[in-house]
Amino acid sequence: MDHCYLPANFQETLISPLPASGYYLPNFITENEEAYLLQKINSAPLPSWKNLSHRRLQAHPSPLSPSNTLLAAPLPSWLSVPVVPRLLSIPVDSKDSVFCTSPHGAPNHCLINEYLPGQGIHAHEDGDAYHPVVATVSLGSHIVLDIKPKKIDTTGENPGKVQGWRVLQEPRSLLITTGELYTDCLHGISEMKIDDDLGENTIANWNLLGDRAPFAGGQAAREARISLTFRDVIRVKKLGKAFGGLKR
Ligand SMILES: O=C(O)CCC(=O)C(=O)O
Ligand SMILES: [Fe+2]
Repeated sequence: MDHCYLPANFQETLISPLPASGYYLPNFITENEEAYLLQKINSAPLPSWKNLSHRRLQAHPSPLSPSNTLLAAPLPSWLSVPVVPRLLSIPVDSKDSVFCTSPHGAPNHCLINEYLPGQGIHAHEDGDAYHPVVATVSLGSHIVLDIKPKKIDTTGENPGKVQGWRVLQEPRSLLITTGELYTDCLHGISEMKIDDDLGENTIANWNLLGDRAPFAGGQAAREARISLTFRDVIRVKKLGKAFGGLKR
């Protein structure tokens, strides 16, 4: 079976335990599309990858400049065609799409991260270079994203205790983080080879998973996982302008 599932309204995919504005959609791309994307990514020449200590990444169409500016260029079509039109076709509340209020109305940038089992990314926020929406498509393996608020709550029943959430991302799923989840929370991936303590009470999107069976025993060994993180970079410069204009 090779099909993708699109909801009539994104509200159906809201991860309700999160502090608003996290959406999870399993089977967003098909197995054929996943295989095609993995083949394209894995056959990229080695210099396309930037090696970091605990993962490696590709930036498309190019890395941002030190002033967080993107040189205007389209996303490569092998990357945008299976994802972007579908992403923009899902209505969110009464709006057309989750990118409809972003400066360019669509993602113009994609960071591709690769994590081998045992690799992860420290807790961080994505910052103000981007409009506050990230659309992440997972390929190859599940992973657990850890989310926690930036500010520690000093009131309530357990003052000082940080309440966090775990989001299980299945291969071929889509995760959207926006709103408070983007602006007020940190996200990271722990450096584990096996995710454990998986279940209804510990995974915020448990009820939205496409197939709980692989995780029903509470544990799942990670394999190589690739994430496609689509965003709208706010500052874009045309090449002509960057070089003071090329017209004579
Ligand atoms: O791989 C992921 O799902 C998260 C990546 C991430 O947080 C980032 O690229 O900023
Ligand atoms: Fe991030």
